[in-house]
Amino acid sequence: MDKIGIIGIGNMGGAIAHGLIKNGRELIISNKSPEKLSEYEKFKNVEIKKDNRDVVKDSKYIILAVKPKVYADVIDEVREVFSEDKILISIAAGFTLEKLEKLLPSRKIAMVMPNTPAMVYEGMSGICPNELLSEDERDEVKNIFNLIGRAAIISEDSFNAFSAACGSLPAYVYMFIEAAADGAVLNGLNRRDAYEFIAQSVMGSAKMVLETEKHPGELKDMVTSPGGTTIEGLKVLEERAFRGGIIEAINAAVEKSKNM
Ligand SMILES: NC(=O)C1=CN([C@@H]2O[C@H](COP(=O)(O)OP(=O)(O)OC[C@H]3O[C@@H](n4cnc5c(N)ncnc54)[C@H](O)[C@@H]3O)[C@@H](O)[C@H]2O)C=CC1
Ligand SMILES: O=C(O)[C@@H]1CCC=N1
Repeated sequence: MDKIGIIGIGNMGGAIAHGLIKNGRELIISNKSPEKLSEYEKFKNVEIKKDNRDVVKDSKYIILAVKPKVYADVIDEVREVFSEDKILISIAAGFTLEKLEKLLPSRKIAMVMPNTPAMVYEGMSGICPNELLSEDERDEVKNIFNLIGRAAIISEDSFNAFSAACGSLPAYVYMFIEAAADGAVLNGLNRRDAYEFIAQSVMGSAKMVLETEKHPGELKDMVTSPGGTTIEGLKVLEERAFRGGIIEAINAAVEKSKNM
């Protein structure tokens, strides 16, 4: 099986690495600060390299998981060894295929937007390959990201919307969990239990959307008893523009992607 390289083992690169390691894939990794690499020494299926170019030389699929501001520098550094058979997997917000193709002309490139739940195999990744990838290579990119959750091929013009809605979403959900726990603590539930019970409730609610295929509004209605407690909470959320706030948050993230 082809080796997968990961340059940059931070929050996202580390989450992908952990997911792939547990699935038995062979990885070659590098990171600017060597301390982050030491936790990977114990894995037999991971090779650690000091030089980013060695990651590229020995892998077929190379996931570039550094911050967008150093993308161009790292691509400059590895360009010479990035032969035509290799596939660059870009996960940076704000990097279009056009921008990437300027940095690495005539090369196979796939833009992918994963999210951090990849670490527990529950990631969601949107994939947008350029036309130089073969059918098998497109499938393999999808397979790689399917190992750490769900993956879907998406169109280039929906990539920013996907990034804002799915790449960033875990942060919004964690904020929601924290806020819900604050509300529960205010009313006497202990914090540790609150995080566990609320996280399970979020996971169960998401599973209902995926498994029942019912409209989210219908699922909401099933919870909301006439004259009951839930409708009191929903009324406050509507008054505080909960939906509008989320729509605007996703819109702001899309705008930022366009202007990075
Ligand atoms: N954090 C997230 O939830 C998501 C992040 N992304 C994308 O992933 C990329 C990385 O983001 P994070 O993991 O959050 O950042 P991070 O700062 O946690 O990780 C970046 C890693 O790259 C390393 N690095 C920096 N310069 C390097 C170089 N020249 N060579 C090798 N390694 C180098 C850093 O030491 C660090 O460990 C970004 O492009 C971001 O847009 C995409 C989806 C979700
Ligand atoms: O905040 C960011 O820019 C990255 C992209 C999506 C999630 N994290």
